[in-house]
Amino acid sequence: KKDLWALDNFEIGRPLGRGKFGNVYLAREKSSHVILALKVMFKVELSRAGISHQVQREVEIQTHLRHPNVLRMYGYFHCDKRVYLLLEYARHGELYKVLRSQPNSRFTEYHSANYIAQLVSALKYLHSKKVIHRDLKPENILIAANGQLKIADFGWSVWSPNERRTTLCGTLDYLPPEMIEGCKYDEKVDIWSLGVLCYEFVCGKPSFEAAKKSETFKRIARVDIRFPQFLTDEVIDLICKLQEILNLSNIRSTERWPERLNIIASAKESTPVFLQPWGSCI
Ligand SMILES: CC[C@@H](NC(=O)c1cc2[nH]nc(NC(=O)c3ccc(N4CCN(C)CC4)cc3)c2s1)c1ccccc1
Repeated sequence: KKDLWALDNFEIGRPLGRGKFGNVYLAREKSSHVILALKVMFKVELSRAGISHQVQREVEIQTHLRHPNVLRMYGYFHCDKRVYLLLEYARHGELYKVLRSQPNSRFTEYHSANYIAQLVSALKYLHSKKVIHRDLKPENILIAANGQLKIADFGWSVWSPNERRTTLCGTLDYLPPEMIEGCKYDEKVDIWSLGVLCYEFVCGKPSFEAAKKSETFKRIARVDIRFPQFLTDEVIDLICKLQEILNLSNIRSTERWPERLNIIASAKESTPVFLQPWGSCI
C-alpha cells in the first residue's frame, strides 16, 4: 500500500464524468497497470464554494469503507492547485443513463428489486458505520461488472446524527422533509431517498417531481405521493414503508430500526397497503 502518490504515477485516459467541482478521468497506474478513475478538483474552486471541508470528509469517510456496493477510494494526493482522488473504476458507467435509456425510463419491478436489495445492503453497512450519504440519487450510483451497483460521491456524506450547515444545491427531489426544513436528522434520511429511488426505478420519475422547486418542496413536506395503476401492491407497500419511516416522527427510537430493514427485506410477502381511491398510501 503506497502512501504518497503523484500524477506521474498514472497515464490519464478519457474523461468519464464532469461535475460542478471537478472531472473524473479514466487512468492507469503505470507500474501495476491497475485501471481506476481519477477525480480531479481545483482547490481554488473548492475554497471559493466553501466545501474544502466536505472533500476532506469525503476522503476520510470513503477511504475507510469496504463494501461491494460502495465505490472504493484507494487514496488521494494533491499539488498546489489540484486535489486528486483515486477511485474504483465502474465499467458500465452511471445508473441514471442506463435508467433513462430504458423504455419509459423505467426498470421492471424484478430488475428494480435486485438493485434496491443491493442498495439496502450498502445502506445497512454505511449506517452500521454511522455514515449518512445524504445525496442518494441515480446520478451518484454507478454500475460495475456483472450489474453490481456502487454508491459513489460521498461529498455530502456525514457522520450521524447531524445538522446540515452547508446550503443545499442541486435537486431537492430525493431529500426528506426534515432535511429541506433544515432541522436535526439521522441516517434515516438515506432510507427516504431509497424510497424515492425505488419509485423512480418502477415509475420512470422521482416521487415528488414538479415543474417548480417550490412545488416539489410542498409535495415532499406533505408526502404527496401518487402511484400509477400499473404498479403492484407489493412495490407500493415497500415505497410507502420507506417514506413513512421519516413521517412518524415518534419512532425516533432506533430499536424500531432493525425491524424497518426487515420490512424492506421481506417487502414481497407483506400485505398490500390499503390504497385511497386516488392511489396514495395512508
Ligand atoms: C458520481 C458522480 C461522480 N463520479 C465519480 O466519482 C465516478 C467514479 C467512477 N469510477 N468509474 C466510473 N465510471 C464511469 O464514469 C463510466 C462512464 C461511462 C462508461 N461507459 C459509457 C457507456 N458504455 C456503453 C459503457 C462504458 C463507463 C464508465 C466513475 S464516475 C463525479 C463527481 C464529480 C465530478 C464528476 C463525477
